[in-house]
Amino acid sequence: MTRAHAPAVPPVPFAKGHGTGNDFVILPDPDGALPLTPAAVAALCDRRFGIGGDGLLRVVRSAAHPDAAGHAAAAPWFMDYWNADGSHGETCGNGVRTFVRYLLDSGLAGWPADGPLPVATRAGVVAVRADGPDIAVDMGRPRHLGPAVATVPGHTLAGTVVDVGNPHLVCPLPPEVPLADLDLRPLPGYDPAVFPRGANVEFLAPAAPVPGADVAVRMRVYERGVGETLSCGSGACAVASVALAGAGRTDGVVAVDLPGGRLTMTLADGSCWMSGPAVIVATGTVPLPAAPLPA
Ligand SMILES: N[C@H](CCC[C@H](N)C(=O)O)C(=O)O
Repeated sequence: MTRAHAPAVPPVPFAKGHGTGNDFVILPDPDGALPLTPAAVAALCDRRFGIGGDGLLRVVRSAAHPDAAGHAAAAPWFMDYWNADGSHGETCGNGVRTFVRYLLDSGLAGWPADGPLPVATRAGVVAVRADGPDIAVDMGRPRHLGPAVATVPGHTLAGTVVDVGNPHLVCPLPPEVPLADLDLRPLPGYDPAVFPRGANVEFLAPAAPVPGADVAVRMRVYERGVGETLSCGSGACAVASVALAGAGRTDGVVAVDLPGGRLTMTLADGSCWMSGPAVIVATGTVPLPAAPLPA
């Protein structure tokens, strides 16, 4: 059976970048003119038939996008974030750092002389600043919303519902459950009544002490709309807040080791500054897929 294949849109510029191995297709589209659809995003993020990525960042002026027009005065640029499955996420911590790295490298923006660079997201405007060779984002203090349970093959694990602008379920592992042993291939189970919009599910365990950090943890994550990723910035914020609570603290510095690298969280005064690397690895042009994914 032949599948209807509409003609592809002429090639458009793209970049590929990542933050601690959480990787993104970046589409510059200042005027919001590209006909992005969930199917096109999924095709671009497909690791065999497309460029490949955990998500897609459209680089669009806030004034040119209905989801960010209200932020135009506060933040000229909107990170239009899409998960690899074509769904939207309200925010993306690694994505914001990668987005800003692209703005800087492409000359679309520079560091303001008088303070942080504001970036609009669907979860609101975040402040971004340079941190040596890295980039730091204030994701806002994660909000703990009560207990919940996650199930993965062979384990039922208690956790905490955490709002970072997007939804998280953070499960500290009991000592007898090694982080490396968790099977995160299937979507972890959780109560859909608690997470009507789905959830990013994180699992954490203690790590060896890190100089300069009050708490050090290791984590893995199953991301909503993606699957297991090497890193999740908003998830690391959620994990850091739960790890501090477990140490009887609300503020402090938390070193979070993820499979893709380390993120350093500083929670204080209602902020959660997440600091880490952001790299642009390639640029090019790509036809916007108008055809559905291959069967
Ligand atoms: N999958 C997430 C969005 C991306 C989060 C993650 N990549 C990050 O760095 O925060 C969600 O649907 O809420």
